[in-house]
Amino acid sequence: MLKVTQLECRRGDRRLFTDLNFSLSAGTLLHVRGRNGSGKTTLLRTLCGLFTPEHGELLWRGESIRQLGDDYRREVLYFGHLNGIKGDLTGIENLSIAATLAGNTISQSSVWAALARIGLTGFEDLPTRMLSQGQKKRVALARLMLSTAPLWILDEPFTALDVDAVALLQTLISDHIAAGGLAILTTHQAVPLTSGQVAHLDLGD
Ligand SMILES: Nc1ncnc2c1ncn2[C@@H]1O[C@H](COP(=O)(O)OP(=O)(O)OP(=O)(O)O)[C@@H](O)[C@H]1O
Repeated sequence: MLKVTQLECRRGDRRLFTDLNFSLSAGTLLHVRGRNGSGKTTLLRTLCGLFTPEHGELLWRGESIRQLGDDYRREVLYFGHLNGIKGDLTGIENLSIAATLAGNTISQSSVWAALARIGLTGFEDLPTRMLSQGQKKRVALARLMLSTAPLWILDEPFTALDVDAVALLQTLISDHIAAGGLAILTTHQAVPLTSGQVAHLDLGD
């Protein structure tokens, strides 16, 4: 589904990686590993089409992601360091808007149910700036339950989560992979999956 060939990325004068090649089929989790500054976030942003590589080709279902443009972006759920949630909006509003922007039609009841499953019952109507760091992250993670995107790109999704939330996120990722989805993630924690294939990519030396 996703094929990367001869990928090279630079930041300023630094070449982060070069001649990176891999392909991922449906039902696979790719765990990108590497020390701080090795280029993991840069790679993930490149795979989303948010950062332009120096060299290389990125194919989604055999077509260039650049040419696919919005058709590709609709297939991707990106979870970056900043969580992508707006502090002035409630959890309900954040999730509803994120779904609309992704082109999904979702019911209000499914949004409430997602927040309940992620452990935020009673916090649905508060502006998210009033939530703790872990609770904000939970709001952002509830997007995974409402998304139909086949490709999840998750940058350090486990950070700031407590044990229960980590377990729930592992379940969500496992279910996504088992259903034939793809996930690419960075984490410094072990990521046991109950189903599907796990591949590893090591950046840096
Ligand atoms: N906007 C930027 N402008 C210039 N250099 C940048 C920029 N963003 C990142 N870099 C540099 O690119 C390198 C790789 O950064 P990146 O965030 O991709 O690493 P990472 O592997 O995700 O690190 P970490 O594990 O600390 O999150 C770093 O040396 C960083 O200083």
